[in-house]
Amino acid sequence: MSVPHWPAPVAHAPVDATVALPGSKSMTNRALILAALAGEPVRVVRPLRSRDTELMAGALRALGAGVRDEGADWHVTPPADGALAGPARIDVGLAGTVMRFLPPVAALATGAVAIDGDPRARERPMGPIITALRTLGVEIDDGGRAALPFTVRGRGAVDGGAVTIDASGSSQLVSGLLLSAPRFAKGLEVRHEGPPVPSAPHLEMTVRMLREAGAEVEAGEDVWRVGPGALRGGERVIEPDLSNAAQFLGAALVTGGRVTVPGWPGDTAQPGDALRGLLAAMGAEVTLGADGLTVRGTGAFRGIDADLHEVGELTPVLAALAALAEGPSRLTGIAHLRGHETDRLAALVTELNGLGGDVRELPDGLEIRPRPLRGGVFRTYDDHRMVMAAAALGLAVPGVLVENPATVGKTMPGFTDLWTAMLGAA
Ligand SMILES: O=C(O)C1=C[C@@H](OP(=O)(O)O)[C@@H](O)[C@H](O)C1
Ligand SMILES: C=C(OP(=O)(O)O)C(=O)O
Repeated sequence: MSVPHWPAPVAHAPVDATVALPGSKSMTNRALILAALAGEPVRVVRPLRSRDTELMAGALRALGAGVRDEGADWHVTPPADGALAGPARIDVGLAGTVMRFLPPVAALATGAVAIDGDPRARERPMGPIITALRTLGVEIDDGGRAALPFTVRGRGAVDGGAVTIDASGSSQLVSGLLLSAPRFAKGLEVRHEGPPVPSAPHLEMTVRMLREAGAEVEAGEDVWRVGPGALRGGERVIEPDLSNAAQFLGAALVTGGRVTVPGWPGDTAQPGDALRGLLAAMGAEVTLGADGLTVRGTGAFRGIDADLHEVGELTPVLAALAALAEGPSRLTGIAHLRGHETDRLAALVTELNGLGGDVRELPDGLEIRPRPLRGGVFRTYDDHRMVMAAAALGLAVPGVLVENPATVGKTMPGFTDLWTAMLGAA
């Protein structure tokens, strides 16, 4: 059955809104893994409820952890004596966090754990984590593909030790190994060798959340060490998803209005925090105060030259904003986005140019020259952030029809309602 396109609403006046955002995908899925591996129950406070996090909860339940609703929170009970067990079939959907964080957990379980996902999941980089787990003595049947689908045949324990991997394709390859490492008998040293690892804040998030759960972690230049030891229970409070704030805050810039996101943390490892500097560079007035982060349009709307290597997931929305700005932009350091939910560089070039834009793909990014855009269908390639990017464009371009808007449910099922409510407040 074909789903109708979503006509992205035009802003007929400057937005003036306060938008409370759901929890961070990256923090929720880390908290769930660390809780399932802990020695005591954990309450995950204000988790994100979305496709990616429900898939993670389902995967951990399939291995014997209890994950149950307690109001808006999740109460996680690790299996008795930490004894995770298959056999199980795990669906990772298109979630990078599930496909990279779950296999090391499966290695700690007993029995065959078959892991697969959406067709595109089979194309996302997985080889380095499969090789690393094998180096640590874990048996994996991947039919020689070095990709999904594969089966992990865990023995209930992993010795641990040292591995070297090339994580230039995704920081999640390192995070996945580190998150399970406290349960490895000897802990783990992970060393990266290769072109630079992207998404440094996400690695910092992994280190911080491991420490918060009681793990001993040392982080150096391209080397991380996690000591063996029990992870503790208690409460893990999830921050609002700051990357998912991009299009809402961007709306203030596009319309010359004001948007406040309450609960913006003063000290965070989320890459979305970089929006403060990036939107200011594009001309917004940005203030962080007790009521949250407020972005105001000032009338200036400049293009930017930005290296987004550390904050790649902000690219689709920033590219949409750049297409509406007064001057050209260069977004670089993001070659690895070709391995995301879709090839994001190709998708952005195709869809922005399809509306009359002038976007050129660079070896490691995008060059965007603003031009008057026209309405038309904006394809989203099963990529939640393409829906968010299209919504930002639609503020200023009448007739943007967003294909398969439900795909935004990967990280934000309530997106179109929140978006409409923000505009309704204008
Ligand atoms: O660890 C995480 O939670 C994430 C790391 C990043 O992945 P890459 O390093 O593959 O870009 C980011 O893009 C993704 O949305 C979430
Ligand atoms: C790259 C992203 O997701 P994933 O966790 O699937 O890698 C993203 O959310 O932009």
